[in-house]
Amino acid sequence: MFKIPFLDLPPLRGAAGTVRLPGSKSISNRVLLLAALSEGRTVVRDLLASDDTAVMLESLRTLGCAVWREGGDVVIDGLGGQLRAKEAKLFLGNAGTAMRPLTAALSLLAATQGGSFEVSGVPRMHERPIGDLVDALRGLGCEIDDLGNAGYPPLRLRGPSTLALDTPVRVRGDVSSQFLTALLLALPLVAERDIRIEVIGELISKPYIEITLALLARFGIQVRREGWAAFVIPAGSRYVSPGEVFVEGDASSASYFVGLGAIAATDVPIRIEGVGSESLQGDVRFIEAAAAMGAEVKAGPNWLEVKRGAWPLKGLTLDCNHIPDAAMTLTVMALYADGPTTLTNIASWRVKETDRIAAMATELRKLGATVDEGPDWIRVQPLQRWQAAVIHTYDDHRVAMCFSLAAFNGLVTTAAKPVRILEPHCVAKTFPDYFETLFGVVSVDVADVPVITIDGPTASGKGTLADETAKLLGFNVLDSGALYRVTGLAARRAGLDLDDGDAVAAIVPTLQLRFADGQVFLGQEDVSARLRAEATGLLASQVAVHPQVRRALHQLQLDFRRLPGLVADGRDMGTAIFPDAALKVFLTASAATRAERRYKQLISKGISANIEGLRADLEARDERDKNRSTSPLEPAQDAQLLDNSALTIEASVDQMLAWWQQRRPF
Ligand SMILES: Nc1ncnc2c1ncn2[C@@H]1O[C@H](COP(=O)(O)OP(=O)(O)O)[C@@H](O)[C@H]1O
Ligand SMILES: Nc1ccn([C@H]2C[C@H](O)[C@@H](COP(=O)(O)OP(=O)(O)O)O2)c(=O)n1
Repeated sequence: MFKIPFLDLPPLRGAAGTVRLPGSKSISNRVLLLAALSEGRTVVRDLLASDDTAVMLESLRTLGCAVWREGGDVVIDGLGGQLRAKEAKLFLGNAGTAMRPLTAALSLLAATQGGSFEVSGVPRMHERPIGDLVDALRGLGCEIDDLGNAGYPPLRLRGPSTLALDTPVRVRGDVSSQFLTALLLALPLVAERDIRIEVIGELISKPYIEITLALLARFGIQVRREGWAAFVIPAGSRYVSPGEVFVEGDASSASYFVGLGAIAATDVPIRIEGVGSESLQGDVRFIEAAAAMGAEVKAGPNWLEVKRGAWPLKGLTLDCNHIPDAAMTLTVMALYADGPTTLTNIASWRVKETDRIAAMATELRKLGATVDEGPDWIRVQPLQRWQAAVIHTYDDHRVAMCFSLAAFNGLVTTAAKPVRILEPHCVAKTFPDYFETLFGVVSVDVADVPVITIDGPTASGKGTLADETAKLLGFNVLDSGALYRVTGLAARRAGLDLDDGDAVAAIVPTLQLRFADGQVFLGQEDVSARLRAEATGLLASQVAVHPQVRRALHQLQLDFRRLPGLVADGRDMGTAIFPDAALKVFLTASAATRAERRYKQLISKGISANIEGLRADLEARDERDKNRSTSPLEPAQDAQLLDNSALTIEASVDQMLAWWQQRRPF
């Protein structure tokens, strides 16, 4: 996951390949609750690992449910409808799929078994209405206290109290279908007689109710229904664990890759594994909308393949009641269409993680788009004159994921623009590795992938500055010195004459190098510590003088230029390897300062050192690096000079980021 303040997406040019979707959020949280209410053990496979499932799991533990992991599975020993904890405070983040059903289940359990439970969330959760559900539960006889604004969390659910189950439970269906889902999931707890639920108003998001009914059936509860107007939970209903449940891939998450295929898979399709024609989730019908916009879609039982069909895409007008979450993706696809796209019946967008109609309209306009909106609709015009934009994401995973598709603007304009996504970690709600997955199936012009170079003498702080800068930008790191160090080490081990450039260069293609989690492996051996030794630095400096060796390592270094960007440190990053780098920094510090830093660094690692010896070594190394004929150590003409002798690491990083920001079009 990119846990950084912003992620810059360079212009993306194409897409192909296979993605495996994380589990569905809606199914995951329903299954967890049903497993917890059931008798017996349930093994949940392919559960979504995300913020919203984490709060549900934590709540179930707090309520006394035994929950543990076995490999990739989550195992739950259900409560069998019996409360083990009678008092608890549950923090549910921004997870509507946890807040609504837990409110219903705990209200009923408190009423029948006694207890007091507080449910709360993040500030936005306290702005998301729950009054219709609370009213329905109070109508049944549940005791619910508003702890904040009436009709919104936080709430206290307490009991015992007497339930009146002989009259139908009435709930509004036109604000959120989650209220009905919550009642359907919870009322079997108290179904000593038939319980009838009547829906007031037009039920929205009906496919989510289908998921609820299908999962209830998996857990032994056969709800009888009268169309979408009334549902009856039969007397004597009991949750029974099915033993094992597989969670489907998230169909709403599929929409970004369906959109991706429609926009950018011109040759090989994007294959999406985890959802397909047999999916329970209504959002799988997003493929019909995408096809109407021109996508070529093939579907198997649990896979989809999507390619570009019509181009530009075709604008459309669509009632999106059946695909409320996935439909957001259409608003960004609409930018690539031949005419306006109008989405209607989307009032529920206004009470989601954020007011999604307002959010999408505001952010689309930042790209230059013309957007109109009403209480329950949005209209987006195709975009010709794209602007580089900073996209605010409102702590809403879907906003972040949708706008990644704006990075393909180079397919419709000559001057392609990057897109900045603020707080990209908000995708953790449903798809923590969304951007990594996206980067795995898109293509770029390598020249569009931004590079920052940091060159300078030994112990000036290049590695430290490169790592810190890369961490803040989410970029990859190239420690080019490590390549020379490995080469020097391998040449020495092979008994080569280090002055024989041809012989040393010849071993480069045979090196089995692997970089993983900041470690360097040569074959099976972790050589990281060995590489950092001063003696290896001297070997590196010796082999680095040979043009043959430098040529042999050239492509290896270029290969590090991958999405979303690269920070490269060394001696010739800005002059020879990445001459087109957007920011080049030449980092220096006085010899005395550098010797002292290296000394402290070695001592702190328990390696004995002598400061005069270190200074002599580093000055010798500086001499050789500066005076060699190929790619000597020198600042690139367009490099920023930074002498950090008197600067802290933080101050140096701040200076880097300030220079970087000056070079960005935002
Ligand atoms: N600006 C700075 N101020 C103080 N110490 C620094 C600074 N930059 C780096 N250091 C320290 O100096 C040592 C050498 O830095 P390093 O990044 O390994 O240098 P290089 O990669 O240039 O050889 C490290 O222990 C690091 O923490
Ligand atoms: N791009 C590079 C990187 C390193 N080298 C050579 C020259 C250096 O003395 C050695 C070791 O580099 P490295 O960056 O690991 O060394 P320091 O951390 O600065 O001590 O490799 C080079 O010639 N070109």
